Amino acid sequence: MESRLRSVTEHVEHVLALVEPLPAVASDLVGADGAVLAEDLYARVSVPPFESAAMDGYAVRLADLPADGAPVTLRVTGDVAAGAGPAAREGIGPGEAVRIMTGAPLPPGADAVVPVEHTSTGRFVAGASRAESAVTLARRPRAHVRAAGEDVTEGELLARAGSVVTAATVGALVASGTVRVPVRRRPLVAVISTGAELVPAGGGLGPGQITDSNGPMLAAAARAAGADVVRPGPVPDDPDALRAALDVAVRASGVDLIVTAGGVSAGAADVVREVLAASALGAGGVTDADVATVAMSPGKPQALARWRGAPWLALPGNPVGAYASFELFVRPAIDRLRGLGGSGEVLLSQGGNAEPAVRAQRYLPGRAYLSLRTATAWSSPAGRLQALPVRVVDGAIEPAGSHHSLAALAGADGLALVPPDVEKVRAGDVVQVLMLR
Ligand SMILES: Nc1nc2c(c(=O)[nH]1)N[C@H]1C(S)=C(S)[C@@H](COP(=O)(O)OP(=O)(O)OC[C@H]3O[C@@H](n4cnc5c(N)ncnc54)[C@H](O)[C@@H]3O)O[C@H]1N2
Ligand code: MOO
Repeated sequence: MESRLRSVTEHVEHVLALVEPLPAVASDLVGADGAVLAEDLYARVSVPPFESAAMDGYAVRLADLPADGAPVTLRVTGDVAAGAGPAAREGIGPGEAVRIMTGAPLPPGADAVVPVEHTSTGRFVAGASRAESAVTLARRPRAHVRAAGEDVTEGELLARAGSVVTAATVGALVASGTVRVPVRRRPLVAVISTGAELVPAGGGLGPGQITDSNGPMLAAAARAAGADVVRPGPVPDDPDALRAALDVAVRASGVDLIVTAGGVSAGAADVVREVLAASALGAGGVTDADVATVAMSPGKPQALARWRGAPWLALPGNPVGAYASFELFVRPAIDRLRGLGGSGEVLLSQGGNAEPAVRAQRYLPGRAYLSLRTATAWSSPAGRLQALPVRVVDGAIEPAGSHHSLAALAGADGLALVPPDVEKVRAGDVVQVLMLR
């Protein structure tokens, strides 16, 4: 008889309790995109630092322009390009105008810019210097002047601790004077496949052998989630070989997280179970071993532990189960190591069996969860959260194939997450979908 199943939410809680955010390191902001900030960051200086022209045209004194919009002819006394220093900013007096380019500092005395296309000049010729000595123009509804600090104000909060440095964050922070940023170190994850039947990719297959697809698949998933990866393995169903691979991961590579796939269920050769069980007898480097039957499908057999202190998530070997386990358990662990409040929080807020299938749309670091309508009906195992590969067709979802099919997963746009208390998904129901692309 099967004992009580652990809910997915509860297992995520155990996973999150196993890992801590990595220490912060100082990094050059240029090139820090993708990293997670360890502190709130504020603008050091205002952008623009000075009052400037928002249009190519003429800097003028509003007092010189009739309020009724009648045209007036002004003397053109100078030329201010973007980047102009103080010498080019003598200022303008009554009846004067200065040719000015977008982004150039407004000359003292000027308080408006009239775009060139609304003046007698009509247009400026690129590369040509000032030809006109007078210009006729009229008051415009807008002043086209950017105030100092209009874009970014000194002291303004630009990015929060726990957020990913994006291209836009880099832009705002660089513009406002930041050079180095405190970010979390990128996690290093070991991915170890187990199974006597496994041959590394590209190797010839003998009778009963298959290619290790979980190793490369989970490594790719870990990299996409923001980690670096080492792969000591695959290892055969031999506890000493697994222990040796775990030692390579922890002692030689110093990994922050170990992920194994396979060997975790009830088979006679299930090597992960064997290593975890030996620890109960006081042998080896395992602590905090926690073998669980989780209420999900696929991906029911799971285990957590530490190997010489390093957190270890043991996933089942079935490839779709391994992948679903990655999204539901490994990604939250990597997010936490990276310092993100992350995908785990959604699952925690899912609240177990009582939650309805309909959920608000939300976006999370790395993955979007969408509530989508189903185009077809399917069944889901009682008492288990179903993670079913689905395609999105015309805004509605349909199964991409069997829940155990790697081909279905490869063609899927997302994993539909059907709550444990739903046994029949009907056409037209709304289901939460973890989007994969
Ligand atoms: N008596 C029971 N048998 C099984 C149970 C159970 O509760 N009682 N659970 C089943 C479920 S559900 C799953 S999932 C699997 C998980 O078993 P393991 O984690 O021990 O995985 P393996 O036995 O090592 O492999 C399962 C399956 O996946 C293939 N596999 C394994 N690793 C890879 C890899 N790296 N690349 C590609 N394919 C891999 C393997 O060949 C097997 O076909 O246990 C059920 N059994
Ligand atoms: O938990 Mo398993 O992945 O259903 O076959």
